[in-house]
Amino acid sequence: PSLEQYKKYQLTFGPSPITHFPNLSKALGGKVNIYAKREDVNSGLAFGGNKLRKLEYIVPEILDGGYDTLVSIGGIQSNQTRMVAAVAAKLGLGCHLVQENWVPIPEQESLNYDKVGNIELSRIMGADVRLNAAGFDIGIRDSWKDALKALEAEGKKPYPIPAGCSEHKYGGLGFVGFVDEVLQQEKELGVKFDKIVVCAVTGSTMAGIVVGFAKYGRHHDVIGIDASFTPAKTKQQVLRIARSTGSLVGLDVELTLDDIYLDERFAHPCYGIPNEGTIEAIKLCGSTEGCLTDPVYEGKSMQGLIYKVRNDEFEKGANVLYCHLGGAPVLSAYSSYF
Ligand SMILES: Cc1ncc(COP(=O)(O)O)c(CNC2(C(=O)O)CC2)c1O
Repeated sequence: PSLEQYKKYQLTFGPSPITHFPNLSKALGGKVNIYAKREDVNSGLAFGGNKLRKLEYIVPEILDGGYDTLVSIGGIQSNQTRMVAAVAAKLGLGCHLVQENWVPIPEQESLNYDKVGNIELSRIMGADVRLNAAGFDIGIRDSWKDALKALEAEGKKPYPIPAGCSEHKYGGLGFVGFVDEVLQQEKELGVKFDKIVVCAVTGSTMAGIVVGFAKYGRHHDVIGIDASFTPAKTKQQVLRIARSTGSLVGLDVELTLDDIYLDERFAHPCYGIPNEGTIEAIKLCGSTEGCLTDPVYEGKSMQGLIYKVRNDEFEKGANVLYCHLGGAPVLSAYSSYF
């Protein structure tokens, strides 16, 4: 089996660009060369992001199966649900979003947090947005299962898309293809990336990247930065998805937990709340490269990248590829931090 045998529905512009970050590299002492693969600008659908790349391998089953309503789940400011809303709009399907209380909303954000950013965009795109009091967990949720049952009771044919698309059987395929693009772009750029830095929460982004690089024996160069603050669960989920994705594409490498490197140092104080280093990282990347990252996900992986460079955790002169997975639309829900 190989990736090519799976049907794909184009939601992105095609290969996402890799941009060089010379100013950020210089600001960090010129010790490494930082590049970024830009899933944050990978599509014209609602500001893009990593979930669209995953959904490209999920949409064919939705269309072939005659489903009429997409059902997904996330926190109040989820990027996942925003991208599912955009895909539903584009495909002319209904959309029912369960948005749970995954983040302890800061007092100074409480008036705005469920009105701006991603949830505002989902409402504009016509999704039926349902707030739910349940707290954070990357696993399968009762609220989501109840929504599916209710829609079936109404005679709808709902299609379930789990958090981050990650527990979906095809959830890892998109990022196997991501690696094929990187290998092609290495040839075009004349650069070989020594390390790849990627944020992980529900895990299928990192899982797909590990599988893609494992085909070339380079999976130990993949560094996950945990943003879930439940790293043991995320690490297990990355491994489980990597193994199942590997079997879908005929990977002949037996992956173990030792093959999943997940850095737990930057997720504090909890999922969805930035720490001081996160805010500094967002400002440094923004002010040196005009590139925006967010306090929930990419700001923490950018923080991890910056910390590792400053502490000489990369070889001198290394080419480091930062995976920018999107997320900037959430910034308006965190204005008090800036
Ligand atoms: C911008 C951004 N960057 C990284 C990630 C982490 O990706 P994984 O969930 O595949 O590990 C998300 C996910 N977001 C979730 C969401 O509900 O938006 C699935 C958690 C993300 O949105």
